[in-house]
Amino acid sequence: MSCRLYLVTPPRIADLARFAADFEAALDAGDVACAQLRLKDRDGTPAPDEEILRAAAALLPLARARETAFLVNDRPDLAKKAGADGVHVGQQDAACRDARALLGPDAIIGVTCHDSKHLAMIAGEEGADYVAFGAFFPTDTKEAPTRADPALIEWWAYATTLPCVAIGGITPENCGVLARAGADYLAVCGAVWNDPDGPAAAVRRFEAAIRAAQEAPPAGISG
Ligand SMILES: Cc1ncc(COP(=O)(O)OP(=O)(O)O)c(N)n1
Ligand SMILES: Cc1ncsc1CCOP(=O)(O)O
Ligand SMILES: [Mg+2]
Repeated sequence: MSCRLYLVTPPRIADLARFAADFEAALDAGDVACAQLRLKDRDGTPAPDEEILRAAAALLPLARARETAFLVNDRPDLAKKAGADGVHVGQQDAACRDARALLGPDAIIGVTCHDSKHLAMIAGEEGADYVAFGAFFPTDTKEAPTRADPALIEWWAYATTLPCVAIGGITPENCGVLARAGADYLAVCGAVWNDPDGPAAAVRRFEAAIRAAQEAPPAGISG
């Protein structure tokens, strides 16, 4: 059982050079499996394509140098243009099959499945590399349409072999239940970029919390 971090960028990046330094610090602070470029306001308004491509050009090499996969949110076409490792698509975005057709067999494609086993099964059948469930906790980053229960992760991890990502309001304080439930990845945004001690400190706290959760004896066993 191992649970790894998946960083989602802040909704907007005002100063790319400054953010690149924060991004590097976060990646260097621990085991970050994946980074997703997601430039999108809480209400869903996306940044212009040029801004996304400019950010990808600055951040992708930093991720590559650390063997962190770099995905673009929503847009297989921009993922291809940017030379990213893949794309994350939601239920209102491009279909997984179309993203696969555009990006090829080696691309990483993740699909939002909200709180639905059914959507996750379909994503698996369509060739997704991971499914994402959420939101698990209240979040300011997105007007998330569904709340998911950690029991869904537990069921998914027991019943299938397809990796799953948990997302939504995850912090070092509340992530233990998701790591214990069997989430393969914890996708985190606000708790890293808004940490008053900086993103590197946040990543270190997440790592410690994940380790502690995974080392804890299963519920019901004491002594
Ligand atoms: C890892 C991960 N999980 C879920 C989402 C949400 O995708 P979506 O439902 O398409 O919403 P937007 O992020 O596009 O607003 C995600 N981006 N990443
Ligand atoms: C993109 C997304 N999809 C569901 S919740 C969410 C926001 C994740 O950000 P945070 O970790 O700040 O809650
Ligand atoms: Mg989307």
